[in-house]
Amino acid sequence: MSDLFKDLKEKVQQQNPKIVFPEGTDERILTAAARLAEENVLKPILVGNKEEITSRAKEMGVSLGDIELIDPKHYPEFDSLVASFVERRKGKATEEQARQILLDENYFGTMLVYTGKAHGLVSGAVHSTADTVRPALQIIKTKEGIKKTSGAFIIVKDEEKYVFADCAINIAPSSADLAESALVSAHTARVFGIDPRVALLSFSTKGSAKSAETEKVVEATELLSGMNPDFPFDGELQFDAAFVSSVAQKKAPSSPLKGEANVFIFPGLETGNIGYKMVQRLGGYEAIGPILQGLNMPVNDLSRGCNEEDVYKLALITAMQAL
Ligand SMILES: CC(C)(COP(=O)(O)OP(=O)(O)OC[C@H]1O[C@@H](n2cnc3c(N)ncnc32)[C@H](O)[C@@H]1OP(=O)(O)O)[C@@H](O)C(=O)NCCC(=O)NCCS
Ligand SMILES: CC(=O)OP(=O)(O)O
Repeated sequence: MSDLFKDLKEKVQQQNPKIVFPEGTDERILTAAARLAEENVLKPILVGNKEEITSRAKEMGVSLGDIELIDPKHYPEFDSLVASFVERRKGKATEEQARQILLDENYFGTMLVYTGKAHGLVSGAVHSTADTVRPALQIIKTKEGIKKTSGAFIIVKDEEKYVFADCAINIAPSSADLAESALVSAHTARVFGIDPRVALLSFSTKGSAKSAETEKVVEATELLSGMNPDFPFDGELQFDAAFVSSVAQKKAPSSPLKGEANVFIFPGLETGNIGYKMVQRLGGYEAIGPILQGLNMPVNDLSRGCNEEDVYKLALITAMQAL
């Protein structure tokens, strides 16, 4: 395990927060949760049918120890969760609708976080991103001053670390969305010990092509500049001009990044999602996330292609966000 996750583990262990896993019967979730509990790193809560969870764990030879299991159908405080949900949705759901909605494990788990019964949530090993994050967008919502949440990945190989965003949420971000995402991603980078150098990516470097797409990134860079960020940034840049010094010298000689960017803001979800998966699957980097940036409480998504180690590490990150 890299120093990043060793440090995270030490920090989290001291507080032992409660993290809810709505996909309690999934093999990868069960194994990671059992490991986190056994190592006393955090207290997992597994959501689902208790018999199904225990028999699945038995089949896999996983010991659940004293891990808390909650079945929404038999949760003694279900009525109180329903009332809180109706209140939070302010006229957007009736009590009858809320009773139905909260049987969905992601809505249920998110309400456990919202009502303080858990400190964070990790889901998405089975569910699509849309189904995983929608409850958080509706219930947890973004922090004051942040308009849109975005999904960042921590890209790691040995001691090399980068932040990629948005790879998960906003399908066609505006220039304002990109500027906000750049600012928030720089903050995320600092949390993970990265001194941010932020590149707003495009298929064009400094006007080498001109189109509505490139203009959007130019505008985003100007908007970011107007926010007076306290880190170096530049755009619009192709990935090589942002990452390879010799290419930066040719394509963007006056770029403050000098080809040494470590936070990469993608111009849209197509590039962001495809890009991170290529780096992960072709480049052999670990991609942990998507970490939902800018929410009031930690709720994080997984890729359905995740493995047990990804679940373990995203849970550590979630627990750290809850401290
Ligand atoms: C994120 C996503 C699910 C939201 O879509 P949606 O549910 O149709 O969103 P809606 O426009 O109906 O909004 C639902 C709620 O979420 C909020 N919301 C939507 N996008 C948001 C964002 N980026 N940040 C914060 N809140 C957001 C809305 O304000 C709304 O809140 P309200 O109900 O309290 O008014 C959608 O943009 C999506 O599918 N994104 C791509 C996900 C994906 O497949 N990624 C690739 C794999 S990682
Ligand atoms: C993050 C992501 O791409 O999720 P999935 O692979 O589940 O669509």
